[in-house]
Amino acid sequence: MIEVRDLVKRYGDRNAVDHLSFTVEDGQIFGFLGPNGAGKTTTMNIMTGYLAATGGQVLVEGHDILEEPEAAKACIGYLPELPPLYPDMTVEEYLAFCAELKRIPRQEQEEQLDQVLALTHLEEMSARLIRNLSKGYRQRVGLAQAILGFPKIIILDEPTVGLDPKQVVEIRELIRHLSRGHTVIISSHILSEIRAVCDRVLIIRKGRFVVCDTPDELEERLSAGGSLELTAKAAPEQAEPLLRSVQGVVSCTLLGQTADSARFSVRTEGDVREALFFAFAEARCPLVELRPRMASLEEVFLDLTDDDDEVAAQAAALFQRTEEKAGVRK
Ligand SMILES: Nc1ncnc2c1ncn2[C@@H]1O[C@H](COP(=O)(O)OP(=O)(O)OP(=O)(O)O)[C@@H](O)[C@H]1O
Repeated sequence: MIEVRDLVKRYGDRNAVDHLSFTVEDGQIFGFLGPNGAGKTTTMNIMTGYLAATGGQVLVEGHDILEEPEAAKACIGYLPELPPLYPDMTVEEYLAFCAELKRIPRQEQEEQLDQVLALTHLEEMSARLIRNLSKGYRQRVGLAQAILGFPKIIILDEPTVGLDPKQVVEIRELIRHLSRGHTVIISSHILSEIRAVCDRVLIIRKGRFVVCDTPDELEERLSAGGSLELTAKAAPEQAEPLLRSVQGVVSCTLLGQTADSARFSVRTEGDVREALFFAFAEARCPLVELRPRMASLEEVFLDLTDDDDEVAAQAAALFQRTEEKAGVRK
């Protein structure tokens, strides 16, 4: 288990991580999701003891990463965003070197190397120089060193960045396989990536906690907040202020337009269909289509992590209310 408590990392007057708290339970595949610059790498570097925090605490299996770094680090295998590979070593030489660094007992090293090479499907590449490997294979070497020693917790920072679709699928399968005996934490700025493999998702924005739940729960709770799709016989410039004037409309996005109509996706709080009907009728803009729709997790994520503080705050407030209504505990 990893517990992150009130973590802060400040660079100058800027908080890269801003009072972040969360817990990763044993056996989970835990997704750490946020747009570029949200603070994922910084948090992971602190969790793995590569970077000191400005404030807060990280407990790895009960060991404080600052006070008992050796005990804490022994529980973790880490694949950083840019794994420090040595291009002039062969795969096997590099992994043997990592096994030494990890102080794996000599008599266990050979067997572990074989196991790790098999798990990452690197057996045929073991005698190759790392410099001659493709990006996908290099990533596997990075993964192999993270797995060596079979630590309880494996942390992977953007493990599929730069890989082709086939390699992405292979790495995902490997992550699923690993999760059978380990806790896996993966960071990504791509929602579909996280959704495909994770049991639980933490969304962060500007270094702060936004939400944490299962992907299905996130989707369900958000869709309960209400979302509509509507088409009005009006120009977008006329329809948008009308939409925004209706109480309960949280946000709206233009989906498309023709010569005489505009189609919007509208996020709402509560049922606003009647109010919309009358607002558009009074303005003599016929509503030609109005239907509820489920918010996709992608939309939820984009709204919650929008660069505009107001949009993100509105989405978070809506989420909070939905959460209260559903009686969901954090
Ligand atoms: N050494 C540093 N000095 C100053 N600012 C930094 C440093 N490292 C990171 N930052 C800033 O801290 C914030 C968080 O960066 P971080 O790399 O943790 O984000 P991220 O979520 O991992 O983003 P990405 O997906 O792009 O890797 C960013 O605004 C970044 O510019």
